Amino acid sequence: MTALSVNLNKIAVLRNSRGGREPDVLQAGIACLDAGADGLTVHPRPDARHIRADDVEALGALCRHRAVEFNVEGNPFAPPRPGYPGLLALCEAVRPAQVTLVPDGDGQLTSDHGFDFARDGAALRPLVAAFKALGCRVSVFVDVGDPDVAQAAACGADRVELYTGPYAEAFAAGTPQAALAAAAATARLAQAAGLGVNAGHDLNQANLPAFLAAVPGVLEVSIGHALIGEALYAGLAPTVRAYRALVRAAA
Ligand SMILES: CC(=O)[C@@H](O)[C@H](O)COP(=O)(O)O
Ligand SMILES: NCC(=O)COP(=O)(O)O
Repeated sequence: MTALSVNLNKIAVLRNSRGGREPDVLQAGIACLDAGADGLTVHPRPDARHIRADDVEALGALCRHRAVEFNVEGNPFAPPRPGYPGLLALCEAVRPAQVTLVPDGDGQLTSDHGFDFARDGAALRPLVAAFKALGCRVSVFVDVGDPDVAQAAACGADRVELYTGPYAEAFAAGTPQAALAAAAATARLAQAAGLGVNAGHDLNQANLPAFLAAVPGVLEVSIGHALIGEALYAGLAPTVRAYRALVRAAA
């Protein structure tokens, strides 16, 4: 069965847009777990644009208390800076069940590519070992179609996460077949090398079923951007009704 990990980055985007605590990332995490999510994901970025170090600590404690997986994503090569201690230091403090290594540059709007093993493999190997020494399962973000995906195993990783952005785009354009076949082939290559397979980025309620039907043995999907947007749509009507009732009751 595929596990669902809910990515809470977008709750923190809203919170940070006003300062203060609302919407509360921890409360959102509790709601997701109460609703049956198998775990929580965050991707603290060095510019602290959404999830901050204190969120990682609070959510880590929640996941430990609830005995569910906490997945922390980030670039292991990004140096510490004020407000961001670096991915390894964060994980040393929080000890998430899983860390997902993602090769994002500083100014990136969002994640948009996997590792280049020919370039980064040698540097990744000791870092993967350092995260594993903390007790974290290590997953590595990879491009669908990467012929070198098995190199993740040589780096010591336990899993890969297939970057599903291009699949989501192809699905939206009505032409998902090639992307699905490529994702299935990459998953098989990884699995043949002994790696578990996760997937994520721009998955949503429309494109997820076809992906899981076509790609064998996906252990986990992490979903945030679309899920939070869909939650807004699903929650707007009852929330407006509740406010309307308050307004009417006061009249
Ligand atoms: C690693 C990955 O796929 C990303 O989806 C990421 O977690 C999203 O980050 P942002 O929420 O900052 O776009
Ligand atoms: N690893 C992918 C993730 O956590 C969520 O990506 P998205 O759904 O926000 O695009």
